[in-house]
Amino acid sequence: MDEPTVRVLSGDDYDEFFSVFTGSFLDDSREAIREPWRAVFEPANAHGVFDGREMIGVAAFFDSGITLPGQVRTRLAAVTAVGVKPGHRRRGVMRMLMRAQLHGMGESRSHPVAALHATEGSIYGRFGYGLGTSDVVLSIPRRAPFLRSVEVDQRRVREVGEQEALRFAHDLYPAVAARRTGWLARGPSWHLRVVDDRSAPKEQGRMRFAVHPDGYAFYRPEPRWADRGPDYLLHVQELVAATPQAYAALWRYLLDTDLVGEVRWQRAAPDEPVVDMLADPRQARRQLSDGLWVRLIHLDRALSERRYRAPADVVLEVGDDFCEWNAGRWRLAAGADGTGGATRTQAPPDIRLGIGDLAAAYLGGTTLGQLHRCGRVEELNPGAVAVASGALDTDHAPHCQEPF
Ligand SMILES: CC(=O)SCCNC(=O)CCNC(=O)[C@H](O)C(C)(C)COP(=O)(O)OP(=O)(O)OC[C@H]1O[C@@H](n2cnc3c(N)ncnc32)[C@H](O)[C@@H]1OP(=O)(O)O
Repeated sequence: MDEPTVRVLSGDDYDEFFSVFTGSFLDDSREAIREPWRAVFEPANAHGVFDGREMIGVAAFFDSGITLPGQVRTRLAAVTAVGVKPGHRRRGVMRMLMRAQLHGMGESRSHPVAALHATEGSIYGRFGYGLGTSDVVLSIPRRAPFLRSVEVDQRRVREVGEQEALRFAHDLYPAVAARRTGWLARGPSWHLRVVDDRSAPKEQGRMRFAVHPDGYAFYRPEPRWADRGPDYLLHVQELVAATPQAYAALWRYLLDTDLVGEVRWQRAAPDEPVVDMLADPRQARRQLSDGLWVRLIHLDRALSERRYRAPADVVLEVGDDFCEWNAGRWRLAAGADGTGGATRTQAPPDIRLGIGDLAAAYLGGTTLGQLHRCGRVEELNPGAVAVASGALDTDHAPHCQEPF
């Protein structure tokens, strides 16, 4: 066999790209999204690896934005559709794709940051990704009461059709997303990822759209019957609220829906406020899992784009084998006004860490202190980790509820 080759794709490659992608996931239901995705395919952001003329591996990203600590936004490469045909695996095809993709972004300086949702937690660390946010599978039983002190906006929650819901979400989402670290900017294809039913699990009904004047919830019911009566599972897909009172109203609406036994949100935030609204917080079951994996493409650019919670002046010695332009010593300096960034230095290092560890701390979801305690981050100057950790910390858990 000749050595495989890698190249950027063109529009004509779409069908083969899609077949390799869905084939690698062993998920035939995705065939249903072949046509809608054709219109939003960005070939210039997709790579394929070829064995002769046969496409054997793919990786893509779409151009997006993400809210960073300090309520600022940066450009994000939202990486998706990474797959290698069964039969061609463990021969370095994905490594070729990751190199082409990350080095392409590095050379063009197009995106300071990339992020993805991983199928398996052990894949992406070797490419310099760090676990930047966590998701929680949150389950709350029907009618679970709130504390009396919780203010619920009494204006009505209405069920509306998809088109009205999409228009409403389109108007409301940006202002809320701008305040929430980890939330994505939305381009024209967002509804395909968030509300398209075509590849939803068969046991779930179609998407429903509940709208309040200051928020909305998209959900799917799963009919279930138990000995004592209805015990439906209500799956939340997305919940967005501009005020705490609207948030409470939407949760009350979901929890009080007739026939429902349990409301479950597969991708809730680790610090979801509804848990603290409950009269008995033990009623909420929470299972933690990994959320966004984050990659700093150019660490100096990425670090200058976010804001900092406390002043800092520390020298980091960063290891990065995969995007070697990031490797070396950087002075991370942040001022009392929250601005900051990293510049090259020859000064002795205070902290030694890998690029993936810095990426994990970038959105504030993982602290450098945590990574120090487990032995991944080395403190060369006593107290330096606490200073850097305090600067990178955020006041709410970063989170991304959007699938991509
Ligand atoms: C954002 C997303 O789309 S996430 C989706 C990822 N895709 C999938 O899970 C679909 C099913 N799986 C696949 O298509 C393939 O197995 C892939 C894409 C995960 C890996 O492709 P391969 O070509 O086999 O990977 P490749 O041979 O380049 O391996 C690169 C490294 O990753 C490691 N690796 C590859 N797959 C896995 C895995 N599933 N779990 C753990 N490590 C893995 C390899 O051991 C290798 O490690 P090394 O460099 O330290 O020796």
